[in-house]
Amino acid sequence: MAKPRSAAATAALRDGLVIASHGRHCLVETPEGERLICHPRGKKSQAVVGDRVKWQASEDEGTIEQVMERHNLFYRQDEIRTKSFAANLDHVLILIAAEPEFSEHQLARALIAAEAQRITPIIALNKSDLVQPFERAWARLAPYRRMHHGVLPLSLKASGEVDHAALMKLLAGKSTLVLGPSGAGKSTLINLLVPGATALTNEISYALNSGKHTTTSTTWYWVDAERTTGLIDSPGFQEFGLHHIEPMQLAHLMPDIAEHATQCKFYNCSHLHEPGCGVIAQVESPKNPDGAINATRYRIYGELFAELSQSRY
Ligand SMILES: Nc1nc2c(ncn2[C@@H]2O[C@H](COP(=O)(O)OP(=O)(O)OP(=O)(O)O)[C@@H](O)[C@H]2O)c(=O)[nH]1
Ligand SMILES: [Zn+2]
Repeated sequence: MAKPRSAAATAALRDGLVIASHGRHCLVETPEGERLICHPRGKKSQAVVGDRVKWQASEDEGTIEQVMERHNLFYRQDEIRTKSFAANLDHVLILIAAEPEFSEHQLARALIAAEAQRITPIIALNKSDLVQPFERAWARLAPYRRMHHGVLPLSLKASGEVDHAALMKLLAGKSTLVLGPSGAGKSTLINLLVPGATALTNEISYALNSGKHTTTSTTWYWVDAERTTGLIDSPGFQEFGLHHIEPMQLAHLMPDIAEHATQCKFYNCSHLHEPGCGVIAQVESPKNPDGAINATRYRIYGELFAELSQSRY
């Protein structure tokens, strides 16, 4: 339990932004741009990157007294644990590449998790210089190009300057979490927008781990000196548990399916077998070549529905 604070102590609370975390302690940045390590006072003040907090000085470190209300919290959850990526996001940028081949399941899961928290997802496909693999990946992304804000083609290594401009157009003034499978070019992207990011990460990780070099899980970077554009680097795209989502909620979180779920005969239609289902009627197949819903997307829906139903009991 948090101890009751006296009026004088409450007055001494200062504002901060959590820019990195390791275990239970985090690195907090003050409005003046100073950074210090803070510890949570109790379970309730456990903060994640992107949190706005009230903290109080204690010698050279600080104590987080309060986590301000979050607009959103992007997280994944499996049967055992919940893992928070970051809070108060405007965008989740999912970076995949022509090579290595991306998993559509992983992509679909990350998009659903973003949608569930009403965070705008942006998909970027890197390595357009690898012409044939890129064409194949671009074709696989057809259903995703029609959703959300489309797919942004990138060639981070070959045309950094052009990509820099295209990315900044989308990200300026916003807070964006960058996610992607290993090898897609996440480090390349972050270093393009935040020169020296790698060195900065090492510094932060060193500070947070009392002098030991281990990787910090999630890190916030400022893209501009004015500190208006935030970029958050986080690992953990591989295992994207959606345990926190109700199976019956799933269709609403997949825009291409949601669009046709309004046409179903039954209000509680699962879109798996019901007669008069507006979704099933639109699934593309040899018999229904004009169907608006991509067959792979519908298969992913069915598989996720089964997974989420099973894990509940
Ligand atoms: N052909 C090509 N290669 C690229 C491009 N962008 C990045 N790469 C290469 O792809 C590889 C992976 O890039 P990274 O930025 O290290 O990828 P990452 O996603 O951070 O990967 P991890 O460190 O494994 O998480 C590197 O060898 C890059 O040089 C691109 O636009 N085209
Ligand atoms: Zn239906």
